[in-house]
Amino acid sequence: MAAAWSDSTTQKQNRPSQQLYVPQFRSNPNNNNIHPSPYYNNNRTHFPSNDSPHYNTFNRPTPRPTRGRGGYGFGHSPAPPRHYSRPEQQQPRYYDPSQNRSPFETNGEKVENGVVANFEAYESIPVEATGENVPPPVNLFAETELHEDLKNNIERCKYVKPTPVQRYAIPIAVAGRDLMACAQTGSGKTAAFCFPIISGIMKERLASGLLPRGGGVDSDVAFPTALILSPTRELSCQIHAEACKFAHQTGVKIAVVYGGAPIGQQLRILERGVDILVATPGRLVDLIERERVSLKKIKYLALDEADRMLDMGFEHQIRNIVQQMHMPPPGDRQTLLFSATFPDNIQKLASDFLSNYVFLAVGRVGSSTELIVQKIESVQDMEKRTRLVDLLRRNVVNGKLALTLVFVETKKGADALENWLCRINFPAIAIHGDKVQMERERALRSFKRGLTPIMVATDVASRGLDIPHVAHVINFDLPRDIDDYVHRIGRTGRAGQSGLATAFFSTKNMPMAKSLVGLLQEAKQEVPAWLVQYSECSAPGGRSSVGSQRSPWRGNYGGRDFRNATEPGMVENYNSYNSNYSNYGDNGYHNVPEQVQNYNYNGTYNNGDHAANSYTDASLDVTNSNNDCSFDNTNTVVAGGFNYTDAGLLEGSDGTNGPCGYASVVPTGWD
Ligand SMILES: Nc1ncnc2c1ncn2[C@@H]1O[C@H](COP(=O)(O)OP(=O)(O)OP(=O)(O)O)[C@@H](O)[C@H]1O
Repeated sequence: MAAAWSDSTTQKQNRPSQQLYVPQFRSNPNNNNIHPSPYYNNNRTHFPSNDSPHYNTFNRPTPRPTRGRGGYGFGHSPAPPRHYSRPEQQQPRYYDPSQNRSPFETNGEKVENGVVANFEAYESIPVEATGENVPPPVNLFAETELHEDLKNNIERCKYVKPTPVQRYAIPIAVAGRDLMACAQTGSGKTAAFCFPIISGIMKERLASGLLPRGGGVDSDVAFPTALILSPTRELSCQIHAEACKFAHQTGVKIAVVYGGAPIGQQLRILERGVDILVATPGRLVDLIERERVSLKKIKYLALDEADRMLDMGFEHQIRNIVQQMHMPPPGDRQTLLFSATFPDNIQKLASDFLSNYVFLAVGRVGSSTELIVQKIESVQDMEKRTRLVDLLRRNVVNGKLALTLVFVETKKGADALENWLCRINFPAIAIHGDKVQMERERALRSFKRGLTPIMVATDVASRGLDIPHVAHVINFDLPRDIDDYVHRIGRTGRAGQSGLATAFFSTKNMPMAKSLVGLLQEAKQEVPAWLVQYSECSAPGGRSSVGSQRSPWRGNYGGRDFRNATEPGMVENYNSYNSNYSNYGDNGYHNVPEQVQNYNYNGTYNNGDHAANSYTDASLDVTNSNNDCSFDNTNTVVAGGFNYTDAGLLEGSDGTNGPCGYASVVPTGWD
């Protein structure tokens, strides 16, 4: 007989506990809110000291001549010897229902490693819920009208209390209302949209007298009742795993489809029927075009990372899916939009998809959690690597390295940094949109398990990923968008745990200075005096959920429903946001030619991850194949007034051309 979840959890708790590492920044004995740490086996590696013969920043290794697709074992030249085990032999962590395991067997790390979600930390955050007749919040899951079987599963997940976003969002969604919800990273948004959908499907089935065995399918076409869209493959897999856990033994069938994975396998799963389809947009469009999925019976639509899904890279495709592919219109379906950031212009766009919706903001829209200690270091570009090593060395205690996520701007940069770190014996692995899906998953798995405790990533890993124990996020290259910064640092300090985020700030990040200062002040972080000085003399930049100028925002409180923009005191901000945004349309660098020159000089800044950004400077090298077009689901870059399509990316990573010649089905970093 299969063990009950609670049993398996108990067994895991009885295992000998692992030695915990306390990062230096959290080693205050009075701090009860400490990250348990990643575990790096001292027997398997050593970390270089300054004296180490391996460590010489002036003697850089030649990067491996792969274009990112090779990864370990596939490159044209042998990878340098590594002193740590590789992830090849590891089992997938994602819950795969076909393997018929208890979900807790794959998602038990939180309990196993002693992490207890500490959502009390979010209790004091002010909440704003606006709209007509907003249903009141609940304090306990028991008070919700969720289906009883689902409540049992919630208990098995050891979710004792709803998080603030869940307290408000669940009653609103259960009442059938459309919702646009904004809450800080790591605060439990996934469950907030999954619970009402799963419960709704269970209740409808009960009411219609159908067997609790779900899955709409008719002559090879799947008719899901719910569609959950997310921007990346990894995030879709994660949402799928979570949803499967919540829907365990309820009869609700959940499937995930995403680019870069063999479509045949996904088709076979769809043939068995599906109630909730989790998808990335590109693969979904492909399946709809092949007439293997129909959206005619959709009753629930959820967009996770909704602002990303509706920004310049995805909007066209999402509109196509939601408005042109037979999905019932707003009012006939329920729409739930969630993110930690929600710029006003995106709220406006999103309102097209909603009907009489409630706007919910837990904390201010786009704010970062105070649980993350944020440090900004002034660096010259040339010294970034040395400074990185200093930070990494500080993350090592008793030979164990804390899980560290290092964000860089480009795919080429990610490969180069991974390669270099490995050469100096820091166990690193890169993840970016040029890697084939298998490599991406392997990298993530290896990182999650602490086998490779440093992951070098582009923005492909910046949103939504819930990786337990990430102790330190390092912005080796700062993003150009403050909202991206918020999401990146949000990979640590999750579920009420503390975390550390360090950013390297060089002169080319000047446009971010103002937004950063505002964000740091709001999150009660130390603000370096030099950064304040920069912010005072820098041009506004760094698009954000409240506009590019963070400093004058409205204190520590206030989500912002753009519909209320005519409120006294809000008009000014709102207008100023719009004008700043139009600057951002030119990537915010329109007025700072020296920034552009810098990028050209360094040869590292191309179209970056924001492939759909409009660059007024046509001299930027948008054809450079090293760019991570991660955000560009259509692979179309607008540069210097003409459209550029990266033909090299039109081929699927499995070697097949996208069906029907649709660029939109091409797997990219975000799909
Ligand atoms: N009520 C709860 N009790 C305990 N743990 C919870 C609860 N709700 C969610 N969690 C856990 O909190 C963690 C963060 O949740 P989740 O990934 O949904 O955050 P998020 O708000 O979607 O973050 P992001 O903005 O980065 O996408 C997960 O590990 C999840 O299992």
